[in-house]
Amino acid sequence: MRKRFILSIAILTNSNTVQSMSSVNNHSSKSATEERMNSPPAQTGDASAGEVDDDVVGDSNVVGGGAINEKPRYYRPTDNTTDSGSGFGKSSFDGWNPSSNLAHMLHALVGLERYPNYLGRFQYLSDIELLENALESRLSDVRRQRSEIIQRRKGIQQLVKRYTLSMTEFVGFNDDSPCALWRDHPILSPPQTWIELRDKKMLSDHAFRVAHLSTASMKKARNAKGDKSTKAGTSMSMRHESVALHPVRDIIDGKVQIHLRQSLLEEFVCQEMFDVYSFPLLTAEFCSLLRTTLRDLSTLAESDEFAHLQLGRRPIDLDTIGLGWITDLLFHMFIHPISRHLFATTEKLANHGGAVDNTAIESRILDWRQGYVAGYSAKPMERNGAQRNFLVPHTDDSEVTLNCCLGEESFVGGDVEFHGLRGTPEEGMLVGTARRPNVGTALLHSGRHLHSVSNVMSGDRYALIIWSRSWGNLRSSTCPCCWMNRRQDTTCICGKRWN
Ligand SMILES: O=C(O)CCC(=O)C(=O)O
Ligand SMILES: [Fe+2]
Repeated sequence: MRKRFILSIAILTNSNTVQSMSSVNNHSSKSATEERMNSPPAQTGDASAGEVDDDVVGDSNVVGGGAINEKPRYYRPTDNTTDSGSGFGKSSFDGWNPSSNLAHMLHALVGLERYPNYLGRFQYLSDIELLENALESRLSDVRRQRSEIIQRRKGIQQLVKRYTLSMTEFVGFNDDSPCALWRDHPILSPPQTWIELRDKKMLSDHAFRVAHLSTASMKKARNAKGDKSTKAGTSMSMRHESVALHPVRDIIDGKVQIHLRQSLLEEFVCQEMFDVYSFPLLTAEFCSLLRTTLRDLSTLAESDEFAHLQLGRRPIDLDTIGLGWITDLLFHMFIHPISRHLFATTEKLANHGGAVDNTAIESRILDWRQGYVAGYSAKPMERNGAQRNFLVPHTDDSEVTLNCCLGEESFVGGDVEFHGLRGTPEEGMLVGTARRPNVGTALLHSGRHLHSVSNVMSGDRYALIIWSRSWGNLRSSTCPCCWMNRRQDTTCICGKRWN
């Protein structure tokens, strides 16, 4: 039975008591009452686990070997006998080596920020030179990646242009900007209005209704008031009302914020297990179109002209192929407004350490997004657009991740397994499994909830993944280490008291 949940309860759950397996298909999740017994997540001040890069995992014939970002990764709790760091005492007389030791580099950056004559304390000029070399090497990484990205994006745009021109259903375009690539496509062009969005049959009926009703009701309220709002009464209500007056294009562009109605959300979102929610987001037709398009692009990318781009050999980034509007729409319409409620406490997506207050609601808590499609197959080397057959346990570089099943209909395996939130006692333990959801159903979870994808045994599996971050809030007052371990104290070196 599908389980509804009460938003105010959902944000107070704790993984301590949710150890059972859960399935998206049969919705055998814990009841709201069981969840209510739980206390807030553990606050942690102590890192007890980490990701290390030195173990090659999986089949090395597969791009990435099951690893994320083509980088082998293996999650294991730290044990005292293993040196998971690198370089301490390796090259410098006094043990200082910022090139190979990330902690040294971070100390140096903080030192330079905090002390006027930080380097004056160093005994050896050669140690300062080591720092210079380390920083220069990072800078050259940045420059190299930047110019590679420029080249790659240009190449991919050429490829997409070739693809769209080859299609008969819609005519071409005149300018070269990424979003113009799909301008005349009946479905993959960005919608301007609610009617266009509805006619594309992109969102599930339920998702469209939740978003549209939320905004339409605001418009109605505005008309009923005869538009007599005074300046003093602004903030919340004015902002609410203004949303409905704007076309979908303004929402995609982030010019207005959507505030989903809580009563509609409670029917829409289902809690699958601790910290993992699901809702019917996209239609099967849209998923199929996206899948087929990406596979066609990957096939074209195998031709000699485009092979160097390796498109489809890595998860395909929607911005790069000119479909970033899909990411924007889902981010502004669903991820941001839903996350404000669900992750206010566990992910510190509210100000003042947890409570959802009005200030937090009004501020843009998540302000960055990246959307891509990951492809899996039992035989990834033989399938265009499939990169792997499984994915190792990892956390995402995101506050909140959306994972929407794009199908196909018939793959076997490929469950998403959750292994606990970082910084809680459950970290590293299997806390639940989201079995193959319906095509178009999205999971929403904390990026720092360890997760993996089990082996795809047969068929092809595609997932639309959107990572979202909070640069303006969470990440501006938390160092990467506190962030990674979800320490929710105010004494982090990047916190306000130090600035
Ligand atoms: O394919 C999936 O379901 C998960 C992918 C994922 O976790 C990731 O790309 O970070
Ligand atoms: Fe992930």
